[in-house]
Amino acid sequence: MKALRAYAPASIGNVSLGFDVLGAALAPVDGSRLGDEVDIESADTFSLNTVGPFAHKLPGDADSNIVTQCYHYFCAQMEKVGKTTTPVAMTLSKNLPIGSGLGSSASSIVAAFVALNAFFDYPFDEDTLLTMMGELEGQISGSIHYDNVAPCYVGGMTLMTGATSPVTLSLPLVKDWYYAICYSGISVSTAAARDILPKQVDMATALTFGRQLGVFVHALHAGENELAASVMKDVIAEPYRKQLLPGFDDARAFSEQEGALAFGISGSGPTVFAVCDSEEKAQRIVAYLDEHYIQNEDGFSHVCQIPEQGTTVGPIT
Ligand SMILES: Nc1ncnc2c1ncn2[C@@H]1O[C@H](COP(=O)(O)OP(=O)(O)OP(=O)(O)O)[C@@H](O)[C@H]1O
Ligand SMILES: N[C@@H](CCO)C(=O)O
Repeated sequence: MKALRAYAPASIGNVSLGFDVLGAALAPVDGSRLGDEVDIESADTFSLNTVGPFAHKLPGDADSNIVTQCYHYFCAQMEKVGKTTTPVAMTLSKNLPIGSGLGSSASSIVAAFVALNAFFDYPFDEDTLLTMMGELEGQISGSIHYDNVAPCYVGGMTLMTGATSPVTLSLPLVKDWYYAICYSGISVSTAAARDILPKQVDMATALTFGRQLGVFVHALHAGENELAASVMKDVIAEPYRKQLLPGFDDARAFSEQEGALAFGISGSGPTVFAVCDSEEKAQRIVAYLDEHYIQNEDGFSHVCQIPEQGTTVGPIT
């Protein structure tokens, strides 16, 4: 009997300078996995089982789980293109904390769609699947944004186009950048963290946002890493969201003092990240964040790099 497992990595939404349009996948340098997994196999009726360290924080009923909603949405899209589906049993290993800023719902959504697409012999191409992923992410967070689902699915650092094809572009990676990431342990709802943002931005902010993004993309393509890091500043969300994050200003001050190239909120927080040009600097910042930024026993930190590969799927061995 066919049984498959999909693994979908955590991700940084926004990467400070690209609100809703820039994202990056994450892989701990110690080789550990940081992301949700979805197993799928044939069954007589649909079922979803949830396991893993954060399963107890999920909604109690399987119908409210985004993975169940992905299954129903996938079946409806299959029907639209004249293809049939069969019932499946799915198991979600919920390894990412909910409301963490690590793209937790995106990780479940991407793993679910990649598992379903592989199980039913790849009926949908990358852009179609990404559009479906964005739709489901929008249902959960109140607005469609691809900056978690895209890097989670395709890997690397991705820039959203606003078009249906291609949905996303991959940017060059800086091989010697290390990301010190720390989840504080508290939960911040993405929808709530979007609600506190102003609905309009002023002209000066719009010009800074556009200039930073243009310079960043140029600098990555030109291999001018210092220039790229110099514009990693959030003028859209951080000024409003940092009040939700105890210890944020101190964490930034320490990271800058240790020589971090940039520091910011991952997605809608509370996870923060510091970009460093050596693994040693990132380890020193992680040690500080472990002691001072983590608020409770759910918190954790890692030194990560951005992996070229996103979600993987294969037989369960
Ligand atoms: N498999 C799932 N994974 C995560 N959240 C889920 C899942 N299924 C249902 N939910 C619900 O979706 C909502 C997700 O909220 P939100 O978008 O704030 O979190 P998130 O995606 O975990 O955040 P982040 O992107 O910051 O990690 C929560 O209400 C949660 O209970
Ligand atoms: N771009 C989204 C990411 C949420 O994880 C936001 O900042 O609201």
